[in-house]
Amino acid sequence: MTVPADLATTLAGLAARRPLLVATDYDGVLAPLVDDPGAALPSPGVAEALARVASADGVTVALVSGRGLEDLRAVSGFSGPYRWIGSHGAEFGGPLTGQLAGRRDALAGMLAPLVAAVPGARLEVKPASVAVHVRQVADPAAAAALLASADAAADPSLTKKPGKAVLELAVTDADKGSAVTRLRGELGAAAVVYLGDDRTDEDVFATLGPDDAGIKVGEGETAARYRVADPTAVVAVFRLLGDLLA
Ligand SMILES: O=P(O)(O)OC[C@H]1O[C@H](O[C@H]2O[C@H](CO)[C@@H](O)[C@H](O)[C@H]2O)[C@H](O)[C@@H](O)[C@@H]1O
Repeated sequence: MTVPADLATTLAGLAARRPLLVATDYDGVLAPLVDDPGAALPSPGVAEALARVASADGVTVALVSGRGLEDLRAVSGFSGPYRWIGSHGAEFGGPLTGQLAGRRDALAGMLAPLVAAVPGARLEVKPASVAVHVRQVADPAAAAALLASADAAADPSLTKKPGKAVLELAVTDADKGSAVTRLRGELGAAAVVYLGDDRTDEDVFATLGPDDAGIKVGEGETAARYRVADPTAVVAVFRLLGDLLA
């Protein structure tokens, strides 16, 4: 698997910049999408490739996920010296400690009967949001109807985050773009590399400037300047970056 030539050239230039922030989404990028969110294991070789990038002087690797932080740590099994950002940015400096639990649980209680009525649908309760998953709903019309009814049931104070076979309703207005901008500022980063595959990652791509590299993984409209096919190609990107930084 090779990295597209234009992206390889850009990464070669970025490898000389310091401080350098290399930030990445998890599901669909570091781990292939699967039916069960609890079974989304990292692609073979990606943990090693990421750790090598993070070992370079002046380089910070950040994991920026819609998952709750504890879930992200558990499912990835990663233990490198990373910055961990969960819940689409609501968990920036560490895990949330239950302060949003009341509103979130009320939301989960409201959505539970809608989800229970659709075979294959799944409700995921996260630190700052509730996600309605339809990946395993066999009937596409039933899946679309469930997502529409969850959307309609959401009051205006909630933040809607549509994703891949999922609609998430969040009790904060955090987004990945603001989180990466905050981290860039903290680090004084000269440049940012960001990889993402989903609609919530577009919030990050929209913040990137000409000296940064946004890399969309997979198909779909995007504001990212570069694109790679899938999580296997992502491993090649991190291996190349590790070589360039060595
Ligand atoms: O920001 P990410 O790290 O990409 O997390 C986004 C959501 O990922 C998970 O759901 C997605 O992946 C699942 C496992 O492959 C898949 O079954 C589901 O259809 C996808 O939407 C996770 O469950 C969510 O909490 C994350 O927000």
